[in-house]
Amino acid sequence: MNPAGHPDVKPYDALLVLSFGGPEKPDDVVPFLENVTRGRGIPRERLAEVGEHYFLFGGKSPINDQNRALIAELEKDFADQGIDLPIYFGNRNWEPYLADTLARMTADGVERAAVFATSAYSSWSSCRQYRENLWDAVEQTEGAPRLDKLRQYYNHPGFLEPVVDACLAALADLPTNGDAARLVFVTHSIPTEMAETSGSEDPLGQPRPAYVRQHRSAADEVAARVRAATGRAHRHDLVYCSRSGAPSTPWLEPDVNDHLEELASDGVAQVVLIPIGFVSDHMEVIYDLDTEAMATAERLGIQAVRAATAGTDPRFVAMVRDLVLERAAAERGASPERPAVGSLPAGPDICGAGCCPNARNPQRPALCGRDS
Ligand SMILES: CC1=C(CCC(=O)O)c2cc3nc(cc4[nH]c(cc5[nH]c(cc1n2)c(C)c5CCC(=O)O)c(CCC(=O)O)c4C)C(CCC(=O)O)=C3C
Ligand SMILES: [Fe+2]
Repeated sequence: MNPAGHPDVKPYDALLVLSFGGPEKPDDVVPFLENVTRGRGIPRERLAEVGEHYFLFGGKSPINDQNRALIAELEKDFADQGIDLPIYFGNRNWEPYLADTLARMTADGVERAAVFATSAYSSWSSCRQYRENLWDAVEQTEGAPRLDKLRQYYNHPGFLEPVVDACLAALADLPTNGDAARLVFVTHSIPTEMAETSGSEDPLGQPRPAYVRQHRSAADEVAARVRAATGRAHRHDLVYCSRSGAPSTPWLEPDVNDHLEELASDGVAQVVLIPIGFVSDHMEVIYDLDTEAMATAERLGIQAVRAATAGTDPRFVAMVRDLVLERAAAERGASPERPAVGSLPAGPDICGAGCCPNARNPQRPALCGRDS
């Protein structure tokens, strides 16, 4: 508490919400895809295909609106809690671009900001790439504020509790309350090499291979809580969506569609799809799951329901606030509680040395690491 009796956010004077970004209209789609895949060696056919996913939804991703909605809820929450902290929004791949936002924060006199990224897990794609972009933005902004990226939150109760309730709601939408349903947890596939090198060998970092380990911990915890609530032991699996890259490069498998085939041949008739790797219903969720995987399930005669993502659930909003307060306390030299559920402890505030390396450009600097 500060002298006014409000939660103490010192040393921070702003919060930056950092996200992926997405196109807002059809003309944005191609330049957005170029931003995302620059230098990444993604085959042209894959890009054309992903472009079609966006055009199917009018050339607009819902991700920016979802982030603006989260920020609006956070602003209300901060006001209710007496927290006086402006919130800024910056994206890696689309407007508002991170660099422009950082320039605005600098002009507004922000000196030190906490950074909440809308990506909960460790890997180059889901963490270090964000940190590289933070480095670049700070490099090109004279007098930029100091930025502290908040810890990974895949095992924070504020992220997982909404997912548990979403699973229970999805089960209730199935005939016979989904008593025979398989819980299919889905996340973004990444190249197996990226998965194996996620995390670091630094004892103060996240142990390797962090990406799959963290997802398993989250999925197991949600499944255990669903079991406690229903009194039924649903079997559960962790599978992948949105595979990209060259066909010759191995990526994490099984793909959700192949897995549904497998389940159908085993006689599974009910499935709950749980997008455990994502925090809002963006394109991977509304296309890869709601459109493609749902069509696969229907063709196979499987009754499938998709569980909601954390989105703007009040517990998720409160989690962001708690992560800011936790980190602020730690930066003031206190030892705050670090809530974490499941088999893994709360992650470190600062990424381990050599964490989640960039395979194509190992020397590329990144902010907010022990080796930064
Ligand atoms: C781990 C992970 C997350 C989760 C963590 C996080 O949230 O960050 C994520 C999220 C997202 N990915 C998104 C979109 C895209 N990702 C692509 C490509 C890729 N993603 C990768 C990984 C991830 N991606 C990888 C290894 C590639 C291959 C290229 C490379 O090696 O870098 C491509 C290019 C086309 C293609 O290759 O499929 C697009 C368009 C959107 C926006 C959605 C919207 O618009 O609503 C979001 C939230
Ligand atoms: Fe992606």
